[in-house]
Amino acid sequence: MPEALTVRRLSLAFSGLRAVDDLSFEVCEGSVCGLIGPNGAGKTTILNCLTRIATPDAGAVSVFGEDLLARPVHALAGLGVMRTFQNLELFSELTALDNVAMGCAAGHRAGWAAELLGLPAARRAREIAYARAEETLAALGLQAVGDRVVADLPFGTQKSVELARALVARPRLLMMDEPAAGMNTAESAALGRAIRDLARERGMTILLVEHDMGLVMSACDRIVVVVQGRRIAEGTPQEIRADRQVIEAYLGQAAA
Ligand SMILES: Nc1ncnc2c1ncn2[C@@H]1O[C@H](COP(=O)(O)OP(=O)(O)OP(=O)(O)O)[C@@H](O)[C@H]1O
Repeated sequence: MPEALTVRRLSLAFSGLRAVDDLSFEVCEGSVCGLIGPNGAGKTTILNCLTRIATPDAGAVSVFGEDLLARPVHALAGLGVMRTFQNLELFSELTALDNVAMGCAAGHRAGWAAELLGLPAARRAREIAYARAEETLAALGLQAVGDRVVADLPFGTQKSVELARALVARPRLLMMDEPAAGMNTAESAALGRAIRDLARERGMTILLVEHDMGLVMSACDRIVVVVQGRRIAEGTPQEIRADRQVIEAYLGQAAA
């Protein structure tokens, strides 16, 4: 499979602290890649570099053959790149359906002027956005919560709504930052199945940052392990589970 994401010699320091240190890895199209490591290893900073929230000091990133760092932040959606956040970035006073519909690119296509004037094109775009939002919620088993205000939902369900909002834009590359945090075992297992299905059935490429090792080991095709911003191992879940350095640096404590 061709590479969906290629990271080459990426580095970023915060006042001397090397949060990302000469990091290279690649993710094949249609696969699920886990990015794991202890607290403070640099995982979120890596995602921030890959989504243009942070600017690396050095290195190159290409997404589907395009030089990502040469693109403005607002061009990421056009490249098919979406991200979910460790701390929820939902509008908590709006319903789940409203939040998901907002993630739909089709909803913005009519433009703000048409929206303000209530033109038919804007109404049509809105209808498409809401129909897709309903479909996406249903695909994640969330149809029952569409009309609920997000603030009233359990945290694990809010995380799934955030995933739905990313999926409604139909990304080709989805980066997820700790999607299972706050989920119970059943929710996390369902999330693992959903992630696998997205890759297998829709050909989506997924980069998964997660501490839930059950989810990582069951959902990922390959795993990259970072410690202090550096890659210490890369391989299949079986290889990573058996890697002495990974066990010493991370899995020992993750399993504890
Ligand atoms: N904006 C910032 N300014 C200064 N230091 C930062 C900043 N963001 C992150 N760091 C530091 O960079 C290092 C990597 O942090 P990061 O949040 O990327 O780790 P992480 O692997 O995502 O951790 P966790 O698993 O706890 O979420 C940490 O030492 C952190 O304190």
